[in-house]
Amino acid sequence: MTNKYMFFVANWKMYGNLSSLNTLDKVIKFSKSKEIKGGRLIYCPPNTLISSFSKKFNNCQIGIGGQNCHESKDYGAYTGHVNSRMLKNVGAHFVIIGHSENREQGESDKLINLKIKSALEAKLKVIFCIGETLSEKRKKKTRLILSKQIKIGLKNIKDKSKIFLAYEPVWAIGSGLIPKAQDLFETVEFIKSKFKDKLPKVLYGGSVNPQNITILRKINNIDGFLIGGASQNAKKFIDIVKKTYS
Ligand SMILES: O=C(CO)COP(=O)(O)O
Repeated sequence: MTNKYMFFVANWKMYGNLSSLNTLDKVIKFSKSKEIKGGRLIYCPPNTLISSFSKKFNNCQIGIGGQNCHESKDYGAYTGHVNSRMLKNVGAHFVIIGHSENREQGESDKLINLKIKSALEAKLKVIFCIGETLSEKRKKKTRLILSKQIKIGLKNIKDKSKIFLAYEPVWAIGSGLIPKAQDLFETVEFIKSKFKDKLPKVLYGGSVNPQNITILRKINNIDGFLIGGASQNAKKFIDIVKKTYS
């Protein structure tokens, strides 16, 4: 049994609408109970819901984040985009940057670096996603890819204390697959070894669910989970937290 302080980040991706707010009552109740132990919950809904989530979570310890942001810290003529200041303004304290679903749309390590810098300037905490594809894994390039993503993504960022790493192997996202426990432990060690001064928090993401959490929770260098599909279901999300601590 652990009482470790762990982060449980719900990434709702492009799901949810105003009626989803009702599903949060259970989670709010849970967040105020003793059952939450050392768990810290953070919701990253689509931008359209950040403000409503923020109001709903007014009286509880649940954090809120965006799922991406534009790299410009200034306002500007960027149709369809939202910057980190705007996220902060509607109640976000976190932002996910570098998710593979955005990297697949052409987001480069360099662009991710600019986004992280602008988010830190806006005083948001960053959940910085890294991870290899299946073909990179097969070619045994995982470490090479992670090193490159970390090196370029965090270039010229001195204070990394507000950055969480989220290791999300692309092949594990939405596939029902998770890495072998030993491999995952070693990869998380490898990621932490890239940081000299203070070790970052490293979350794992990719098909986390109430079943496989009983395996994942035993990997003791992981500091939390970034949860997609299962996080949209309040019962499953709560179950994941409870089982982490059981
Ligand atoms: O991409 C993810 C979280 O950012 C993981 O998604 P799933 O949990 O649906 O595999």
